Amino acid sequence: MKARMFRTRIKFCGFTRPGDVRLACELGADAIGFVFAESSKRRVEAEEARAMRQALAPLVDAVALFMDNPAEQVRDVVRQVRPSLLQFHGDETDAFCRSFGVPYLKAVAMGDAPAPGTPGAERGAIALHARYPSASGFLLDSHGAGSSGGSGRTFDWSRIPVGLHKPYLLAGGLTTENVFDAILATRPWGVDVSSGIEAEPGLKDGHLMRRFVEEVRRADCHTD
Ligand SMILES: O=C(O)c1ccccc1N[C@@H]1O[C@H](COP(=O)(O)O)[C@@H](O)[C@H]1O
Repeated sequence: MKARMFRTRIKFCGFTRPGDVRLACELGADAIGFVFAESSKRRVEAEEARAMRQALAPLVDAVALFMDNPAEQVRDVVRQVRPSLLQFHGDETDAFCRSFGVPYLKAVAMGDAPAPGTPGAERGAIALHARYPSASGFLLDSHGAGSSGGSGRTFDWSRIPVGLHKPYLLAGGLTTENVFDAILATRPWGVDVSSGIEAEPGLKDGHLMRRFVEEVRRADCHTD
């Protein structure tokens, strides 16, 4: 009969406009994501992200998202944007991810069932901890290994690895309609959303951001 003892953290991802960043902070986002993955419709240049970073309120994290970007690009973003967290969606190794001296989240592709022996197949808790010992946590997203995220699709939450002892963020197709149920079903450390708070790719909708935060808070206050 108890409500949760902590609040679910909220990461809003894929910003392209400083005004949206300012509003997201006012509404209660804990982290704001900037996408540097080559294939993304929300991709921004380091200079644009740097301007948006200046719109961040205190105590809100700036997260830089990559997918198999060259090390030189990651270094350039770290130098110009000063993110507090990195997020890697590709086949990056632990050594690569930690080499920038910034804490990182490793995204895990939960969208398909890869062949045994491929990197995506190693999704069990023990394998993930062994493969990414330096990760601050994991981000479980709906894309398949090798494909881009931010698709607005959910994945089968029953496939979340049992026994993860690092914090994890639930991502993939979360919306104002399903985030309440998603939190009660999976009890994540945090939730991450892009498409579900957008009018179109990269353009955030203030009403949807507000409703999303309200739904997360409603889940946190829910008693079983
Ligand atoms: O947002 C993108 O364009 C993107 C590109 C490449 C890898 C990851 C990407 N986004 C991440 O996916 C989650 C979930 O997105 P959605 O809510 O399903 O649209 C998003 O929050 C980013 O972390």
